[in-house]
Amino acid sequence: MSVNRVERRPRGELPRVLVVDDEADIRELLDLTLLRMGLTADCAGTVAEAKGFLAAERYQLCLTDMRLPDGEGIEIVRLIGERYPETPVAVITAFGSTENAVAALKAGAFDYLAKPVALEQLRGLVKSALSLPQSRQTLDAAARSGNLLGESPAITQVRDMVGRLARSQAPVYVSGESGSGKELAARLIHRHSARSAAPFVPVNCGAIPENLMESEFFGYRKGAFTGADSDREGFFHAAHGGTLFLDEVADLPLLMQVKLLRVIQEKKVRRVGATVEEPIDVRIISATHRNLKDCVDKGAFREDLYWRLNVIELKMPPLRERHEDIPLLVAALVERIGDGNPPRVAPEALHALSTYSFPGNVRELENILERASALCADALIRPEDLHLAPTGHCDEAVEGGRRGETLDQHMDRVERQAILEALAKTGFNRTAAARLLGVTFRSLRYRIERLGIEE
Ligand SMILES: Nc1ncnc2c1ncn2[C@@H]1O[C@H](COP(=O)(O)OP(=O)(O)OP(=O)(O)O)[C@@H](O)[C@H]1O
Repeated sequence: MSVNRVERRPRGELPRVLVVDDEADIRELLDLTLLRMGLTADCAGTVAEAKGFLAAERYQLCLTDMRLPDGEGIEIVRLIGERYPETPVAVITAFGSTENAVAALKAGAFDYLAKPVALEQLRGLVKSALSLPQSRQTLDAAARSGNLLGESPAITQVRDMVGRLARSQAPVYVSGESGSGKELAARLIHRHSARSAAPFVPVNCGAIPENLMESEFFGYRKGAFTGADSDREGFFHAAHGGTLFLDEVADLPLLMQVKLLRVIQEKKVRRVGATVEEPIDVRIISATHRNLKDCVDKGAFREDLYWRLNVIELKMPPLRERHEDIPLLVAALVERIGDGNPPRVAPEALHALSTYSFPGNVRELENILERASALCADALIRPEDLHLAPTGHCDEAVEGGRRGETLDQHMDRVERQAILEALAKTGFNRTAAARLLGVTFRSLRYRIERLGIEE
């Protein structure tokens, strides 16, 4: 097969795919497979030819090899990202070249295929790419309706990134403080991705007892252990075709991290008690409020798994860095809480919220408003209804320092602030706050009493 423009077939409204590969037999294989799927393909053998096709046509998908005679496939990925962002592009990488695949995903590739190309995988990839919504414009509106609210530059950037990530199959690591919207962002990525018809399965990795982890994640066969009286599917099976959201991923024990890495690499799962592995197609989005890189440095998280999960990082900004969004969030949350009959918010209360540091982020704002709505008089939320932790104000937090107090007073103030922040973060749940602070429940209770903290 020659690789010039003459090769283009006449086509009606068939979806078009641009194939870029310098090997004639691979071009032919791809061309034929796409034709059988009811698609039409243009084939290019070089970066220059691909550029020519792209300038002349709109494509529903581009499949490109990574090594081309006059350049790298990644150039095409970048060019498409800049000039033709509606076209998903997938790269074909040499066998075992994970780094290339990761580089392409980071540069904006939708997905990758490893050589030798497995036709089943190719068909799956093509179907996913063609089921993507054609316009990215729709996502911003959709993200707003999905409640990722805010007009600040920081949250606008997050929405934009969510839009781009929804058009990719890359693993995403969502970082950010507790309550900053990590799960909300992960749900949005899934909802606007080619996987949206399949389930989004959220898993709190910190909440599963260690001895049950393997069977919960991978399922088990009847008779695998006492009590296994029938076959059961795990989280991976439940998320097949969809997205598995690994929340608090830093809490996974090391042994489980090894098993997870294997599943991600092999794209296969073996149930507990089974002899064969089953192929599994799952996109992984992970998150933790901790600094995952720190966990790697301390040896608590495997570096190889870290790089597998953190192909692209989405950073959720803390609420205190986007104070301008508070009025909008307050209005939307009060409306939701009030369910048709929302209380009003006094300007002084809004001012108090606008200068508060929100250690528990949007979740804390929700809790504060829910409590205030229930307790306020005359359906008007006043500053005293908010019960803001007094030391949680920004100016005070920034000021820090000793201010002429004795060492004991200083220590008490620091302790008090840490406790108040932990209580606020956990919606005043003492057990959870104690866990967050790394002290026992009894120790926390004693400190609360000693410092005269009122909840
Ligand atoms: N930008 C936002 N607009 C509206 N609501 C938001 C926004 N961000 C977060 N929320 C709301 O705040 C709450 C906490 O969000 P979410 O559970 O996504 O946070 P998280 O970062 O995953 O928390 P954690 O670290 O504790 O798991 C949810 O009820 C969510 O709907």
